[in-house]
Amino acid sequence: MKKQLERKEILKLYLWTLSYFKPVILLTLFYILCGGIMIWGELMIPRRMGYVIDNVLPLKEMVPLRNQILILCGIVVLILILKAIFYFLEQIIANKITKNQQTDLMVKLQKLGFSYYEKVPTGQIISLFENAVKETQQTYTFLFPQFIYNLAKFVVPSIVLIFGEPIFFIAAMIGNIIYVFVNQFANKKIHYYLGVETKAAHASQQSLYDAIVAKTELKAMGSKDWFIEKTIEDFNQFRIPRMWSVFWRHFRYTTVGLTLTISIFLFYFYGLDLVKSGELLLGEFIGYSFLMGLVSRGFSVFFYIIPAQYHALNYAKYLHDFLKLEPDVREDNNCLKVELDQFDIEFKNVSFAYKDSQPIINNLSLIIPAGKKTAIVGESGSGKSTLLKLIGRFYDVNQGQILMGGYDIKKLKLEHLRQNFGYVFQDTYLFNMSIRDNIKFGNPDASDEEVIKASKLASAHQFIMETEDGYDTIVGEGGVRLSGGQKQRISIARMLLKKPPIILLDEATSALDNVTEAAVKQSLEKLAVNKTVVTVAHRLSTIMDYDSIIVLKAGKIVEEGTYQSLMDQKGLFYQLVIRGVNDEL
Ligand SMILES: Nc1ncnc2c1ncn2[C@@H]1O[C@H](COP(=O)(O)OP(=O)(O)OP(=O)(O)O)[C@@H](O)[C@H]1O
Repeated sequence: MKKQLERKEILKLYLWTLSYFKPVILLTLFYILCGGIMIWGELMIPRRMGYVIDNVLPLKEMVPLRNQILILCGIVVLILILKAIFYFLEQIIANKITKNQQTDLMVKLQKLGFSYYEKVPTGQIISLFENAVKETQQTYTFLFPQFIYNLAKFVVPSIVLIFGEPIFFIAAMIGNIIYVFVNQFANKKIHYYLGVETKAAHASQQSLYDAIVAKTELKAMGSKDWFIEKTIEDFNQFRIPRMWSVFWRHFRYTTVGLTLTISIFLFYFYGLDLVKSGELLLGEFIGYSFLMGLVSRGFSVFFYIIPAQYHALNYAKYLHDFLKLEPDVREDNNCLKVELDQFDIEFKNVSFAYKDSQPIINNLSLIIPAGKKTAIVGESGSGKSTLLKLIGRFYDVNQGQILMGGYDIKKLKLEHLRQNFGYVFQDTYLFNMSIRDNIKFGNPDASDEEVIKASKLASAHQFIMETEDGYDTIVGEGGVRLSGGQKQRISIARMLLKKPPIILLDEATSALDNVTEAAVKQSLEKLAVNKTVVTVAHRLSTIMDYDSIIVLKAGKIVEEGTYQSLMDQKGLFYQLVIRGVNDEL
């Protein structure tokens, strides 16, 4: 039962893998045509040679012999030209398919919600793009074309042998059948070790990723040696099964030679007897010997191609499963294609919990008016950042509704919804590109002048000009060459360049010193006129002039008002302010 199910899965996966040929079907058909003519040519050569030996040579005349040699040379040249076209087409098809597959993966990667990245380690995602695509690619560059090519190269001469001299076919098949048994045994071993190898490859890749990403922690904690040992152990887990899978593949390869010898021996034993008794002409015998070679070798090639295909399918499964993942946050099929012109935000009895966790937001109702500045404050873990993420639909609410400009955000096209936001997070990721490109990411059409203007407003221009190449300075992976405060200012410039009607700031200035923070705040204030601003703030002195302050506790609003009114209440907000002042002292 289990085996049956596995087979079904293999077939399904194989068909899925082959479905990538669809967009390049015309090229593929041309490719198959070239292959077909090549095989026809390869089969013509032995037949023609047999004809020359039996019918032309005995004439002892130069002209017919020369004509035959010219025909043979013509066939060989045709095969060579077709071979060049064949391999060129193979590369074009494979490249196009790989490009399509990588595009599908990238699109899916973008569509998947935060919850996917929280669940799946980054190393595993990188491995998917690296290993899984590369190994699956083998199907297009080599395995499938070779399978079809060799199938034709086996079936056509087999038919000629069966109808011409069936005993020769039986001789070829005896060697092949012995090979099947030996191969089956070797294959079981290979499948087993390949399965272990695939899993171990992912684990070792993850270890390598951890070693690179956590380099600071490893050095700081003095656990470098422990980690090296662990990583080497992970790599060994990969190496040993790989060694065994290679051994069994070589073992199988050796048995090809052995079984081929058995078939050839039987062929000569019986064939030479036929020639001696005059039942077979020498030329025919030589022609058959070519076909024998094709039937014997052609057959064994499958036993190389099939396990290699199985190996590639192991990886294709990762791609298939990944591409079939459903994002948590999905666009409604009948979503409204409206461009918003009202930017008030309303939470209506919203409840939310991260997967497998306690409720974080509890039946919360709130109106954030358009064009006003609203701050969200509360103790650590009270759900402030979560609230911002819900506004941007990074997660979907479990209960209730979030409305924007009167529309349920679930009903809006994601692109239309998110184009209205400018986010600045506490942790900013910068791409390993120039500072200019990192800022332009907010609005790729912006001019250099606009980039500089946004940088000046974000108090970033001065430090950018002090870097080695100014706006062309490459910031390193994640922006490692910049300080936390510098990264934050670039992120603010990026957001300012986008000129969104809604600005969401999640402790956006937490890494700045007081003077820079005041300058950035001033710029933001100038720009934020008539914009909806929602700020998660820890430094409560920065939100004194806000229109409204929401105080959260365990995902519920416990206080709401202006800075002064909340201070007068002497409730939780008041305590937070006093605690904050004490902490700063
Ligand atoms: N992706 C996640 N998966 C599971 N739980 C999460 C996730 N993100 C946050 N949480 C949990 O949700 C709760 C609220 O987190 P959130 O980041 O919204 O709080 P916060 O008020 O912004 O905290 P802080 O002030 O410390 O930034 C916390 O208990 C946190 O552990």
